[in-house]
Amino acid sequence: MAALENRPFVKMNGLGNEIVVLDLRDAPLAVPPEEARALARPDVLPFDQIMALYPPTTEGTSAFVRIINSDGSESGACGNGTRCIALYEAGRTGRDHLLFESVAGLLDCRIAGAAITADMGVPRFGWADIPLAGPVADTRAIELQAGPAEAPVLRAPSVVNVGNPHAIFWVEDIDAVDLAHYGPELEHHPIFPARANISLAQIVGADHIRLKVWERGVGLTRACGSAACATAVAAARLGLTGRRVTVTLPGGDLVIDWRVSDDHMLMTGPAEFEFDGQLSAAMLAGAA
Ligand SMILES: N[C@H](CCC[C@H](N)C(=O)O)C(=O)O
Repeated sequence: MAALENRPFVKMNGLGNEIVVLDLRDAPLAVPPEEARALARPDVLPFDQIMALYPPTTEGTSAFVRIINSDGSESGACGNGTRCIALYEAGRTGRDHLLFESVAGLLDCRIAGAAITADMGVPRFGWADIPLAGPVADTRAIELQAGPAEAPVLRAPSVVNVGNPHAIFWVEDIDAVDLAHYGPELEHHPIFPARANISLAQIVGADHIRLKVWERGVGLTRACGSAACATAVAAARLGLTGRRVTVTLPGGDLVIDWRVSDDHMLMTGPAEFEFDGQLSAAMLAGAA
């Protein structure tokens, strides 16, 4: 019998980033990667991330969350999924201020009407924090390129870790580059020993960025909250924008505020319930 058989699930999304919430607090068990991959099949329960909730280990927090990509790998951060679990837990408890733990630290979430704000913590810029394969003095622009060697299409990305690794390539027009083409080789480039989420970013103005993301362990998604945070701080570090920006993704807008007082990244955007149900043997069958 599949480990997850008969477990209830809630399908949600954050700006079209497809999220499955598995509340495992009553009877915790690890999500087998092969069962995650089986569920993610297009005709079963396609998702970008599973947000699996476990019993809290710190007083005052609602749950310890583990984040699983559709390829079964684990991530330290998921901005859109964090807003989803905040809305889920608010629905259960009636509270509008929720705290979660994750491998990357504490996630403080506040709900104000349709706007959910998650404190995504402090970004890290050291080469070993990203991580990169070797020392790099300035992570605002690293030596990496894609496309023909003599005429690279993408070059000199900024890199940052916001609980997960991100590389951001600055381009004139995000629609003029085929991210699905370059995403896989960049995600798996040996310079990124833990792989990386790959973004194309277009500066629209000092307070506005357009963004497309090739997610590690997933592929192209409608939105990626952690990439929006990573891009906002990388743009501010380069002086391309201020510290508060609207990030427009294919699925919609997020507002990122890189707070001056403590360098925390506050991400504000919506989340949505879609439907719920129970995982069946058939959904988990053929797991490989
Ligand atoms: N969708 C997520 C990002 C998942 C990150 C994951 N693809 C990884 O780092 O492995 C977000 O909204 O932040």
